[in-house]
Amino acid sequence: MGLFTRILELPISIFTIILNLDFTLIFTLFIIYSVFQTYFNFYRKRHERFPGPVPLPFIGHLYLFIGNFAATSSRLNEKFGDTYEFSMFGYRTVVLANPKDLNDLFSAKVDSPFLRRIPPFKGIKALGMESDGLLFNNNVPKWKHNRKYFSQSLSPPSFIKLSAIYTNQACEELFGYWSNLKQNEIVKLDEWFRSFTSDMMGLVVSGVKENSMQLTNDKRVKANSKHSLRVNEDAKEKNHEITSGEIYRNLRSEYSDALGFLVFVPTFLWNFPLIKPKVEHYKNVLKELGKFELELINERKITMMKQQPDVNSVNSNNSKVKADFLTMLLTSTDDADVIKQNIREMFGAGIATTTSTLCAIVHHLAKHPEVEKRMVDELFRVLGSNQNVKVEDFDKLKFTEAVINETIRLNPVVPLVHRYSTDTELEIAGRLFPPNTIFGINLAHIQRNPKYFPNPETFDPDRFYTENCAENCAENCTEHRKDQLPKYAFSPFGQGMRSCPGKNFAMAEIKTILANIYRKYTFQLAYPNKPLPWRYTVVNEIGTFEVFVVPRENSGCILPNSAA
Ligand code: HEM
Repeated sequence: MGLFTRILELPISIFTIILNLDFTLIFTLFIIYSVFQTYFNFYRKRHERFPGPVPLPFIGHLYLFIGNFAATSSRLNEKFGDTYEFSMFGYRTVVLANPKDLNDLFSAKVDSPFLRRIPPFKGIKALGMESDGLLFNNNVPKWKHNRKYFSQSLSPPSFIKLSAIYTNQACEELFGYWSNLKQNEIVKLDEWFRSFTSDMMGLVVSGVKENSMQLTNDKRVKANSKHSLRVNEDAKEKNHEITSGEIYRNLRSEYSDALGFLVFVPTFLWNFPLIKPKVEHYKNVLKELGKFELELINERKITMMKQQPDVNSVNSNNSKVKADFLTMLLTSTDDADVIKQNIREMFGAGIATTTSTLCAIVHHLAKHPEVEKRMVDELFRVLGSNQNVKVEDFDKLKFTEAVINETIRLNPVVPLVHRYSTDTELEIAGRLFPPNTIFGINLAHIQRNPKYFPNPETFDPDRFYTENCAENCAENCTEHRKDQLPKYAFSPFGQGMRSCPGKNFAMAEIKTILANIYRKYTFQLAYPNKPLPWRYTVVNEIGTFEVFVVPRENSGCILPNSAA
């Protein structure tokens, strides 16, 4: 099957690269391929021991794009039922959408056969991710080792406190820039939130100041300035000395591009004329990034040797070593490879997910002012007008939490999660599967299933809000729906051993940002009829999201000068 599948996948792969995710085209290709479905029935014969629905034809490298598109719009599981099949990179891939079938896949047992996510594709090997870090690590003992350090480093109270402080500080910086927004200026909120999270993660992970917000602001000022002033801005840009934080950010951003490129472009194309230079470039990026990270680790080791880290120190101006993620990792291991990959993944997994979720929340709240009012009332009630958000406040912001949950129900940034096993005779959903089958779990579809979420397309945070419920409230109380949900019906962070280790951190961070921002500002959609610009990639990511940033009246705080 290998060569034949590869040949069939080739034109689609090339189209994907050239047209860079043109979804109309991808969908058309998908339909054309579906026409060939009968022709490819031979595939089923090859798996007679494992009968199942006729697999969809060889979508190959496009699977993730189409899969995510389908998952988000819930179409394929609607059409094909709770289970349908693909071939992905030549691997049999089954997509499931019934929570009842997920017990084994989402098992929390340390010896579960489903501790791997996807097979060791060559692109992942080239990035050194197949036996390092977490996301794509297939070496189970090494993954367990890394995961322990990753989770341990995120949990100490001093780290959580420090993250809240850095998030509050980043909000202050953001408000400084926003105080100069012009009235009726259209603001690309996705860019602001991306640079905000990047700066904030830079500090939280390794104390490196990245200046992303500063650069976003410079770009905005330049775009808004008259021609004569733009010359000054150009000169300023030319003379700007690039900081190490900026170099680090650029390398990381190229690393994410490398991830997309090397994983999705089949290895046999890597030596083709137009592709080879790009592959070489990305390999170089990997080397440079590794060097940078090693320097960062060594510098910190030296500082820690001179000065014992004060893991209780949360004062970011304090001269002692900060309790950031790097310090936390170094206090538990000195394996540089483990540390390097863990900090890479903290950035890789933490920026796009949070940015996209924040934009989706703003979108829903702008469309539902009554919900926004309830959330803002709660923020003022719990926090007052000026108070910074503290760790102790997180649990009190129940309605805000319900708003976040309802948003990630409707717009999960990871709509499909995967499990893969090399074991034989796997029984899932009452059927036997061969080893090396990939199982996709269609979270997006499950989370829009009317069986579990009545009127699933409606944005209704009350599904997750239990605060007003009396202790013995009626059985049909809509506010206890979350507790009544079947196991795994709501899993935006995945479940089991391989679920998201950043869940608590992400929730705390998003709450802190919402609490700071919504007490000072409200947002109006620049184009209210436009749907949320959701880009369908490995994870769903927000595209250009334009809004008006409106200072909130009666916020009790000093309002920014909107006319400046
Ligand atoms: C709204 C924010 C986020 C969402 C919705 C989200 C969701 C997810 C999901 C669905 C998975 C796959 C889980 C599975 O396969 O069962 C995952 C994995 C992961 N996430 Fe998150 N995530 C978010 C933020 C973060 C943050 C902030 C971090 C870092 C602190 C992070 C780090 C990771 C890592 C390292 C993995 C791989 C875990 C492993 O393979 O062992 N995530 N995330």
